Amino acid sequence: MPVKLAPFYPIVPDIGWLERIVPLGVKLVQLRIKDAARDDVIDQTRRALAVTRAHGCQLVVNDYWDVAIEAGADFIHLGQDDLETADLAALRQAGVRFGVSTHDEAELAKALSVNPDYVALGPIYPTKLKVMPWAPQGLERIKLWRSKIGALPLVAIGGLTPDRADGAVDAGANSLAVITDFVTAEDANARVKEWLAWAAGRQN
Ligand SMILES: Cc1ncc(COP(=O)(O)OP(=O)(O)O)c(N)n1
Ligand SMILES: Cc1nc(C(=O)O)sc1CCOP(=O)(O)O
Ligand SMILES: [Mg+2]
Repeated sequence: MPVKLAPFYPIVPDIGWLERIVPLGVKLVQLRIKDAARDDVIDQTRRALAVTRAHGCQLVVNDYWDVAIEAGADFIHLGQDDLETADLAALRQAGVRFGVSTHDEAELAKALSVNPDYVALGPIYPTKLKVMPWAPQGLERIKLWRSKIGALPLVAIGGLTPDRADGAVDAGANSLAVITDFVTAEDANARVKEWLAWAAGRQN
């Protein structure tokens, strides 16, 4: 039975952001810490688990698969590089589900070969967050991915905004992963609430 993902999937760079937005009603959140000492990652992840548990929100840890197991997170998000080092059997044994990034058909084949709990496709639109070698995929690629992965949950990521949200879901995405749109908003809480109102109308 495929997992059900909330339509709005915010990604935050640290525990401060997570503690700020989860109480607003977020039901699925990724903690994506870059450039921090391991002890700090462990500490932030433990705190993230406490906050998400208190608010009925699922926690996705990015990259640090062993920290996800140790903390008891719901999911780990793995890029194609992360797949080389993560112990997938240990994740399964611990009940930590995993999602895998894909950007082209070879990566999709690799992802499907490890039976992920979701597949992410990006960047759908241009993103300012990180330099990527892939051109924006566009909505047609979401449709193609949907036709290739059957009922497996599909996460769309990259340059998503509330204006673009219906298009991505109508094309076949189950959940939209978002960073820049709300992190750089003049009123980030208001923007997250706007996304949550949209998600309430798109609950799948
Ligand atoms: C939902 C989601 N999709 C894609 C990514 C990107 O993962 P990755 O390619 O491993 O890159 P980093 O985020 O680790 O820089 C993601 N984190 N989440
Ligand atoms: C971290 C990341 N990974 C991507 C991928 O395509 O794998 S796109 C991306 C950045 C997405 O963030 P924003 O909402 O800020 O554009
Ligand atoms: Mg990664």
